[in-house]
Amino acid sequence: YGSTRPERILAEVKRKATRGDARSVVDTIDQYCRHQEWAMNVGDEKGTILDSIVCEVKPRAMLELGTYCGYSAVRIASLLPPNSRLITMEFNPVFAAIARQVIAWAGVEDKVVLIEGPSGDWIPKMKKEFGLTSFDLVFLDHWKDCYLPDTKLMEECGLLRTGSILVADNVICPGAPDYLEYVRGSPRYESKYFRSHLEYTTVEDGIEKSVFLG
Ligand SMILES: O=C(NCCNC(=O)c1cc(-c2ccc(F)cc2)cc(O)c1O)c1cc(O)ncn1
Ligand SMILES: [Mg+2]
Repeated sequence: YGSTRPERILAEVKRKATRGDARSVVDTIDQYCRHQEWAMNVGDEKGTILDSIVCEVKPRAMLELGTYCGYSAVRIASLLPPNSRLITMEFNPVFAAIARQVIAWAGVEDKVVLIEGPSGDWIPKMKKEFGLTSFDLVFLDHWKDCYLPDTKLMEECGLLRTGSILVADNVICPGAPDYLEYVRGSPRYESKYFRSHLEYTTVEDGIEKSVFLG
């Protein structure tokens, strides 16, 4: 039996990263995925753009859709102010099991809540489940054809307030054309594109930052 890519990434983190040191976990994953085997983490280049937005917004309540191995959850959590919480949602139980261990190794488990299941089921329950009013910042990095329906669902469920910010990965590659058209065309959003590259490659990709205007 072979191991899975997420299992190999976790093994590399346990072998090379310093327990409790979020930066070393991030750097270890970037090194491995750049030089050993590619994986769909937001990566170092787009990660720097995400870092700057997290530091600018200083979110008290943040949501990530699409945890994968926990790379961006660790990256984000290491920048969150005290008493802030990142809720990260993963559909795939195999990914979620690995992400929990990566998050624990990085020592950020007290800032991260990982929930498993389909985003469409969870979004309508979040206010009640987590005593939330709204999210200050949402990072969309899950299935690209779910970006738009999940954004509309968050609007309908009152999870976005005036000034809430959506940050979407992969708007060029693999692409989320319907989402882009929506946030760029809607008077309810102020959108900005940050040109970059697909993680660990020279292929064009980018991040779209969209402010909800209410
Ligand atoms: O969310 C789930 N997958 C990850 C979504 N993310 C992506 O698909 C993704 C893909 C790419 C990508 C880019 C170029 C290429 F050639 C191949 C893949 C890059 C990225 O940066 C992503 O974020 C998922 C999985 C599953 O089995 N069940 C429920 N949900
Ligand atoms: Mg991505």
